[in-house]
Amino acid sequence: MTTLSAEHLSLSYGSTQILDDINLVIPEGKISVIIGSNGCGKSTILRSLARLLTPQEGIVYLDGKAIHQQSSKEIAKKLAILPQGPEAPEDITVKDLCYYGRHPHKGLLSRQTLEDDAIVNRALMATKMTDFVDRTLDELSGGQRQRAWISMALAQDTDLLLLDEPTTYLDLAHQIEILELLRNLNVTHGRTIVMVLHDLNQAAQYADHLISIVKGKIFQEGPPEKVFTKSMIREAFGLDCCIIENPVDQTPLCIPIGLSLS
Ligand SMILES: Nc1ncnc2c1ncn2[C@@H]1O[C@H](COP(=O)(O)OP(=O)(O)OP(=O)(O)O)[C@@H](O)[C@H]1O
Repeated sequence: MTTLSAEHLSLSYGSTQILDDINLVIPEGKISVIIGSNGCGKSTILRSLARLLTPQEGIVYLDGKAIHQQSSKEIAKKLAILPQGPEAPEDITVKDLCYYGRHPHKGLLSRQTLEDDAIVNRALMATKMTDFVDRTLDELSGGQRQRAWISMALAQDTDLLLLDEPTTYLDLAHQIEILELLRNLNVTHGRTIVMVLHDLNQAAQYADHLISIVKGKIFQEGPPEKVFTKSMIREAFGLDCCIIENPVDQTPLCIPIGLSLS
């Protein structure tokens, strides 16, 4: 199991403070979901946890060791991240993109092994992308492209999976499919998952640990039953709502009433 935590992360762009003393311990083997309003710093936290960004202050620890003291390859064997709007050459095929996920596990001159093939196939099957392996990214719909990127992250075969809005571009059925896939990876394979989600009810349904961000600070964190409250949603989103029990799985369900006036 790979551990991930952050101590006293602060990050500013110019004079604008984006992260303000973030302290986090990601629960091992659980699904953590980061929620908060647009621009509150969710992606910045996720990118900092994966060392795609270096905060001016504070330290991220991956497996107990400062992440900035680890090589990119060392990090990529333990942690995969799907950032928002990932980029790759448009003419790369789905299959090549997926094999790219195997790179951290390979030596400079080593070839693809049967194990690589099996892991890539498993990733493509999990995301239902097997029919698209020879298509290039620019020949895919937004949702298919998103699933291709998720396949690549899965092919990296890491204990930790960080995903920034993985359900973007997906219709509701495909959103549920991806969330169920991630839950399955978590439950069956013990993967630790940290994701940013905009759909609050999906966040409450899929999170073991919910992290609510307000203006670059952790406002509240804990199990959804504790954190997912009217007052948290008013504070974090400026939204008045009712919270009822989801009749399907008894998780808290937010029914928006309107923008909060206070
Ligand atoms: N490179 C940059 N230079 C200056 N400001 C930036 C830069 N990147 C992000 N920001 C600002 O930092 C703040 C936090 O951005 P971030 O992407 O972390 O927010 P977010 O909570 O993920 O938002 P969203 O829900 O809209 O995706 C925003 O105000 C954004 O404009």
